[in-house]
Amino acid sequence: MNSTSNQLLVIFGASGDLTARKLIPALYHLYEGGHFPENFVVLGASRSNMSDEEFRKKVVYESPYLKEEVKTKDAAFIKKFADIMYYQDLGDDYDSDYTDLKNRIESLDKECKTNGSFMFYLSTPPSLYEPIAKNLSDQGLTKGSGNDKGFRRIIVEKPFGYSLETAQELNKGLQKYFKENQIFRIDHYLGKETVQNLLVTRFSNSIFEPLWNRNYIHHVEITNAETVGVEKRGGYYDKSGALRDMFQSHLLQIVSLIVMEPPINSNAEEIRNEKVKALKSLRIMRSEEELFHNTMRGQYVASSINGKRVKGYREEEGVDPESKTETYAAIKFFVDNWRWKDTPFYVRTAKQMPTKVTEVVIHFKTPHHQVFKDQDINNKDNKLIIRIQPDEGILIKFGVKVPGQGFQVERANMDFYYSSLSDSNIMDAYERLLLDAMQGDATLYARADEVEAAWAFVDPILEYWANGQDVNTYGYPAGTWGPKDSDDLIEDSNGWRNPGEHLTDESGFCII
Ligand SMILES: NC(=O)C1=CN([C@@H]2O[C@H](COP(=O)(O)OP(=O)(O)OC[C@H]3O[C@@H](n4cnc5c(N)ncnc54)[C@H](OP(=O)(O)O)[C@@H]3O)[C@@H](O)[C@H]2O)C=CC1
Ligand SMILES: O=C1O[C@H](COP(=O)(O)O)[C@@H](O)[C@H](O)[C@H]1O
Repeated sequence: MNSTSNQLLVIFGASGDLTARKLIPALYHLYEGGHFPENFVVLGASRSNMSDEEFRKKVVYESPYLKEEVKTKDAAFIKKFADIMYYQDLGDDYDSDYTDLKNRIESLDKECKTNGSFMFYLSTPPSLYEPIAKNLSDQGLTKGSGNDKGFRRIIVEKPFGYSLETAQELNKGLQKYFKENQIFRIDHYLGKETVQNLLVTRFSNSIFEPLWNRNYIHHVEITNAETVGVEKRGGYYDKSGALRDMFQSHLLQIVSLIVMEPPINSNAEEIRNEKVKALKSLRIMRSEEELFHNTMRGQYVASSINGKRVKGYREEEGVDPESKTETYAAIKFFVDNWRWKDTPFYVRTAKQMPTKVTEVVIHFKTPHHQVFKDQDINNKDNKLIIRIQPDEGILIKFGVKVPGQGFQVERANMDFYYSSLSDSNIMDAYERLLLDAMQGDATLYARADEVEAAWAFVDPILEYWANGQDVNTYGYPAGTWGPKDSDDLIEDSNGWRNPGEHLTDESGFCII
């Protein structure tokens, strides 16, 4: 296990939602699990005016996200955690003089013996990433000694860019002030235990890898479904949409782990080299015809679930009432390499679906000679289903004989649940990622070229959806499995695998 050296974590945007909802609870759980080094300090920084005590109150004592912990744990234990939190007001904007911040960092470093090791977490609007990096550099805060005593690292939140061009600009902007090995680009899906398990399932077993190619796999299907709508993030989401928000980042990361070749070893660079190669081998769709046949976007419309009216996307706060932004995106694509040639990949992501689920389904080819004639033709292929969330686990579907005369074949399940492991305490993604960054391990962070390769694939789809001819946005009632026509995209007689029930009786067909 890696060790965590003494350090000071500066969180920019410390008055915001992500800090309170994800970062501080993740830090609390690391503290509770005994993962902090001897000396560890958190310095929150943003424009809001707060004292250290007010910051502690906001993110610990009165935080709705640590309510249970504060209520049930020993008060001295909570105080010890809260006491590592400090706060620095940045003045009117993030572009002003950082001398006060620098002085505060240096005095805390001295007082708390954090060895000149600083990690900067940028939990602000993305437009501030580069200005903050520049200001840190102007104050001489970006160059440490490079080793455990005196490192400098920067973590940046998503979204990383809005297109290939903006992602490239952002990479260049950050790399002016930090070396690539100091930059940690968060993709919280990589922090999920079951996403990491894709690597272990593939590369620690000899039973899957020989079959993991075009000769045995018919197609690959990935679903990411959420039951929530855009909640309070309508303003951000309407400019982003499902393709930028989920597909470009989280889903293409999952794709890269399915597609990649075995790395030489489990070092960050070796794994990331293979992931980049995988992303670069996705066939970029360029013609309108390809884009028309292989992509589909949809938007949830008002419906009624259990007698309760659910808002349509265009009624959400911050959303343009005539918005065409997709809350559903489904893409079919191919991977141009030796392993995957002509094997279709189908990936979809959506909000306001009947159930929350993220899963990868590997559909194996049917046996080339049918010995048992009365095998149900719709259900004869083997499937490997990797459940990323919830009910994390792996399910294999295979044929067994129905007891009795003849050879009737039925599908049986071999089902593994993570929760059945004796030590099944799954770390939250932010917890895992923060701990890795604290230890300088970038394996689960996206590298510059990875992010750019993902944007290169997505850009033409975005361009087509924005300006192409005959591009429809299909409506689907909130609480259903997406536009009715979405099954036409997938060449499986059963359509998409919908692991749950439709919640409404409403039809999913309309063009909006
Ligand atoms: N919240 C979430 O669930 C997720 C968030 N993210 C990303 O994390 C980052 C932070 O998100 P989140 O905490 O939700 O955002 P918030 O708007 O809640 O917080 C951002 C913080 O940045 C500061 N800020 C500085 N300048 C501005 C500005 N011009 N406009 C708005 N805020 C400003 C604000 O603090 P002050 O005014 O005090 O300076 C605010 O507290 C974003 O990049 C977001 O995309 C990613 C995934 C999920
Ligand atoms: O990054 C994001 O992820 C969440 C979904 O995350 P999950 O861990 O709950 O699957 C999504 O709701 C949000 O729109 C997106 O920005």
